[in-house]
Amino acid sequence: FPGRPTWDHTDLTYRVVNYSPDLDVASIDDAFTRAFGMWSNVAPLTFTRQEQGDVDILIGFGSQNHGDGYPFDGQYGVLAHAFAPGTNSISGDAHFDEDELWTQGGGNGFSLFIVAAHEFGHSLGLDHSSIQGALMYPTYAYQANLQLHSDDVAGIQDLY
Ligand SMILES: COc1ccc(S(=O)(=O)[C@H](CC(=O)O)C(F)F)cc1
Ligand SMILES: [Zn+2]
Ligand SMILES: [Zn+2]
Repeated sequence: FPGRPTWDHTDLTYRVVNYSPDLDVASIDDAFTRAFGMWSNVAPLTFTRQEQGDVDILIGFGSQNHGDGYPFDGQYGVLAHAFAPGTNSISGDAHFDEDELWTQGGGNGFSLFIVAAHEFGHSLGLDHSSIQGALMYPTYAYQANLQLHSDDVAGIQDLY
C-alpha cells in the first residue's frame, strides 16, 4: 500500500465481533486462527485473541451498509474487505460480507479460511499480487490445501 503502512509491533491482538450463521462458532474461530497462522508461519508475527479492551484487528460480518462508508454489495462481487495498518480505530479491521455463503471447503460458497487469509494479508499491509496463484491475487480461487506462494512470503517478509 502507498506509504508502506505496517504495524509498529509484532504481537498483534484481535477480536471477533460477530459471527455468520453459515458456520458454527468453532469453525469460524478455527478458520480465523488458521488464516492468521499462514502469516505467522513465515513472519515474526503473533496473533492473540483478546475479548476485552483495545485490539489491533476487529473482525466481523456485515451486509450492505455496515457502518464504515464501504458498503457491501449483496451476494457475490465483493466478498470481504480489510483496512491497512495504522492508528485509526478501523485500521487493520477485516469485514466479511454476510450475503455470501461462507463454507469450510469446496462446493458452493466461499472458503472463509481462504478469504480470511487474504484479508489478513491486507490487515498486515500487503497489497495485491500480480501473480495468479498467489494468495494476494485479487480474485478468489478455491485451493483444497492452501499454501502461500513465494510472492506472498516475499511480500510479508519484506514488511516485517
Ligand atoms: C483470495 O481471497 C480473496 C480474493 C478476492 C476477494 S474480493 O473479491 O472480495 C476483493 C476484495 C479484496 O481484494 O480484499 C474484491 F476487490 F472485492 C476477497 C478475498
Ligand atoms: Zn466494512
Ligand atoms: Zn484483496
